[in-house]
Formats: sequence, C-alpha cells, structure tokens
Amino acid sequence: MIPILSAEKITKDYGKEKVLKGITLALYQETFTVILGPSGSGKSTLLNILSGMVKPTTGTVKYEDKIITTLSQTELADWKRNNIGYVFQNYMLLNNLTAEENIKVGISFQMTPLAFDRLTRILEIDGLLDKFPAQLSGGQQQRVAIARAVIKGTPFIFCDEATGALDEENSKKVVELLHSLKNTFGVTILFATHNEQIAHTANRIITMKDGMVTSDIANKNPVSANDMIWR
Ligand SMILES: Nc1ncnc2c1ncn2[C@@H]1O[C@H](COP(=O)(O)OP(=O)(O)OP(=O)(O)O)[C@@H](O)[C@H]1O
Repeated sequence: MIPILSAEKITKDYGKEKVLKGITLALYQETFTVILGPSGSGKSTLLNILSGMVKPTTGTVKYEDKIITTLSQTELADWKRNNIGYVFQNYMLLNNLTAEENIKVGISFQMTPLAFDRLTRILEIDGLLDKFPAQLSGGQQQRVAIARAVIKGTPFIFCDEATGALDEENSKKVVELLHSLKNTFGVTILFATHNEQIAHTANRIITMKDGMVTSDIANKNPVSANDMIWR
C-alpha cells in the first residue's frame, strides 16, 4: 500500500520546549486513524504540521508525491485548499451565515446539487439549512462544520477533538457519521482525541505521550460508533 501522507522525523520546538521529539508515520487512503494521547502530548501540534498549518522545526511531510514542508506560502495555500478539510472542537462557524451558507463558504466551483443533498442528508442536517449557528445545538453545529469540510471534495479530513464539546449521544453520532463519510465518499480521516472509546472505532490507533509515538497498531476489530461504551 502506498501512503497518502507520510511524516519523517518530525520535531517541533517552542522556545526551549520540545513538543514533538521525532515522529515518523505513514497514513493510508480511506482509513480512519485516531491519534490518542493525554492533554499536552502534542496531538494538535502534530495535526497542524501534517495539515500544513504549522512548519516543523525539522523533518518532512510528504503528501502523495509532494513534499509540503518546503512549499512556498502560495503553493501551500493552494495545496490546502485542494486537499485538506479541518474540523475543530469549537466548530468555527460564521454566526451571521446560515448553515447552508456556512457549508458553501469558500467553494469556488459549481457543486452538483446531488452531492450537496446527499451529504446534508447523510449528516442529518438537510432540514436545518436555513438556520443560523445560534439556533443549532452543538452536535448540529458540528455536523454543519463537517459538511463544510467534506463538501469541497478534499480527500483528507483532519479532526482535532471534534467531539470535545459534545455530550455522549452527539459524540457517537458525529463519530458514526465520519465513518459513513469515509465509506461513502472515500475520504481519509485523522482524528486526534484523548477518548479511548473513539479510538476503538478506528482502523488504526496511534498513541502519543510527551511528544513521541508510543504505539501504532492496526485495529482488526473496530467497534461500531453506536456500540461505544462511554465513560
Ligand atoms: N503555539 C504554541 N506556542 C507555544 N507552545 C505551544 C504552542 N502550541 C502548543 N504548545 C505547547 O505544546 C505542547 C503540546 O500541545 P498540543 O496542543 O499539541 O497538545 P495536545 O495533545 O493536542 O493537547 P490537548 O489535548 O490539550 O489539545 C503543550 O505543552 C503546549 O503548551
């Protein structure tokens, strides 16, 4: 299997603090991988480097055939626009736009109505498109944010504690829907979390501690998001 994204000996220092201490990993297409680790272990920093938002101190990130760590700002912006979707813990929706307008923000092409309808139906937000973020629950807002990330047709979605602000029921739903999107649209998902139950739903679990990868295992028997036992 050829990796879609690979990182070689990534380090990141903030002043004297060594946040990432030499991370090498490869991620494969159409998989749901969890980066699992406690607060402060470096998960967000790693996601930000793999997605081109932050430059590593040393090391390289390669996406398909392209080394993204050496791209110019303009090349990097183009690459991100075409390849990367991001889902954050706090949704990051624009409050003065409706759900539909939020989903379509930044879309430069004429999307087929079919793709939009299918996506919003899968995410169960098709009845909420004229609502503003303040009129939506946290779970609904996060599903709008996921639609915004997926609608561009980018093949790779990064999720940083995407269920961190949600209750059990909504968290399960978001995880389940992300799995459906992987299966339906063939996207690759990297999901950073400290939640072990979410990790059990993944194809692969990469565990981090103190800026290092401490284990990297294929999960042969992923649990369905519906069957997660929440603690
Ligand atoms: N921009 C920054 N400037 C300085 N230090 C930073 C910066 N970003 C992260 N750090 C430090 O890097 C370390 C790892 O942070 P990071 O956010 O990557 O961890 P995390 O595992 O994602 O934690 P959490 O689960 O709490 O989000 C922390 O000690 C943090 O203070």
